[in-house]
Amino acid sequence: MPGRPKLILASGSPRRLALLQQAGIEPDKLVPAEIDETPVPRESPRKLALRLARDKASEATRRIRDDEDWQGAVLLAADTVVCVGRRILPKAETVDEAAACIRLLSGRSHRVYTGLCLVDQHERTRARLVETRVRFKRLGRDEIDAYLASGEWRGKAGGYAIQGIAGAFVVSLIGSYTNVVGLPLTEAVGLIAGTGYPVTFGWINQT
Ligand SMILES: Cc1cn([C@H]2C[C@H](O)[C@@H](COP(=O)(O)OP(=O)(O)OP(=O)(O)O)O2)c(=O)[nH]c1=O
Repeated sequence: MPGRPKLILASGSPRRLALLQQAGIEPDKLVPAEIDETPVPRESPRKLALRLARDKASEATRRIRDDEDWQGAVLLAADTVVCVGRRILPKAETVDEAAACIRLLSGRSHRVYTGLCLVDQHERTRARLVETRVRFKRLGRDEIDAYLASGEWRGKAGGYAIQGIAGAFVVSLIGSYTNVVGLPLTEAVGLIAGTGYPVTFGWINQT
């Protein structure tokens, strides 16, 4: 469409890209941000998710600012944090981390926060925080072992992916499902639409 702003997704997450595409929005460019995601001492999960979304947005903007792709573009970044109370669960990279997460989540409620940060054509930023409450059934040892063997937890906040096998662990969910997968679509599409980007354009003739 002529004249529409370009959309840059500051993410290397295939889930975030797939969610945007599901909503009929095709980013023009992917610029994954590389930042330190370590929480600062006593940082709350909400503050962490928002801070990391802002950090990802500013790091990606800094890298792309001198490219011609940045002219008239808008950029979106996100960060997802899973927590039990104030305890922040890691993005599981080892089976031991994933095992600790899954054992903790078994039979309990937890919260998932995604921070969103949008940088518009004038380099103004807008941020949102979205919360979802998820309850897991109590998991047996065999289920936990089989889940760990599946490897689906790798690179996922809280050591699980609701869009896979772990969807069968969820007894209840209050709030946005897409938030748990990594990009709350209502809020992300709203932020993008607020820049003048024609979000409904991609809906025409979608099957
Ligand atoms: C809880 C949960 C998380 N996740 C994923 C979403 C995110 O990709 C990841 C959380 O890590 P993030 O640091 O939010 O994102 P990322 O490093 O994967 O990608 P990028 O920073 O480049 O955008 O966990 C799921 O896919 N399903 C789930 O159910």
